[in-house]
Amino acid sequence: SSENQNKTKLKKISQSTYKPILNPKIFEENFRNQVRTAFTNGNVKNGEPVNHNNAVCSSQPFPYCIINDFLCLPSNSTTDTEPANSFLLELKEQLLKLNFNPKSNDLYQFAQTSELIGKPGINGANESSLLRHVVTLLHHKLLPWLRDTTTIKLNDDVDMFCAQYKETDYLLCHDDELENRRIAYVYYLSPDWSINDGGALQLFNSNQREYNGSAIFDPSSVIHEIVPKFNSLVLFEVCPTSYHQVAEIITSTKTRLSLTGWFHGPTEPRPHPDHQIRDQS
Ligand SMILES: O=C(O)CCC(=O)C(=O)O
Ligand SMILES: [Fe+2]
Repeated sequence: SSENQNKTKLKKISQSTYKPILNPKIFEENFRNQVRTAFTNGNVKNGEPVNHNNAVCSSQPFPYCIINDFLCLPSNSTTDTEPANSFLLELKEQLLKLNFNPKSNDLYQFAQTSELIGKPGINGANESSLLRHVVTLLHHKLLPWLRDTTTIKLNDDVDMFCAQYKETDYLLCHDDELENRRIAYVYYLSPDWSINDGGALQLFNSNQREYNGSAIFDPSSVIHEIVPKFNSLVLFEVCPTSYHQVAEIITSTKTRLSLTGWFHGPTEPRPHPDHQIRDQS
């Protein structure tokens, strides 16, 4: 039966040879140094994005980094790593079976699951064996890499949502600032996404002003656009200037699918005079 075939396929994919790992390129010292500079010194080549081995990082307009081919299959040769496409396409199918809640108001319109980590039995990573593997990679490989590379203090809390954006969906400008969120991640799972499909992750410049004696920042204009490329991971520091948005989806034939969430750690209380905080429930 097709159900049996499905089971056989899943079993095969979940054997160790088929399980993807983080792209080994991110562990190269050169790349780590670029990311560290972008996240700590606040200036990489005067803010020009630095390209290194299929990854881009910059401190402008705020510290961020894009890792293309984020997951790949381990291979015998250290220079040649295959993309983990069959795993990722199967993961995508498992994610699409989760329960998505439509979310909409004047700031956004898209659909999202409930929190996927740490709530077994509700919706969670438990429902997808492949997602469980990805969550393990985030906890055991990416989190230590982030601690080491960015020097940002992070605790063990990672949360995750799966989001779907279809034609006309969008998420307007916001900064992600909520207590304890330190680094945002977005992992894209829509094959063949192009700039013409809409849905770019747009990063804003900001202007500083005084408010009750402290400096606060307002978004001004989009200065960088990130195409949500299949199997790419975007990381950025959540900070008073981390203004970003998801441009409206233009394509009627594709769904923009992503796994998104935050690495947590201690944050300073900050003034928030007129920012609306989006509820994540
Ligand atoms: O999907 C993206 O590119 C960004 C999503 C985002 O900013 C959020 O969910 O807070
Ligand atoms: Fe965001």
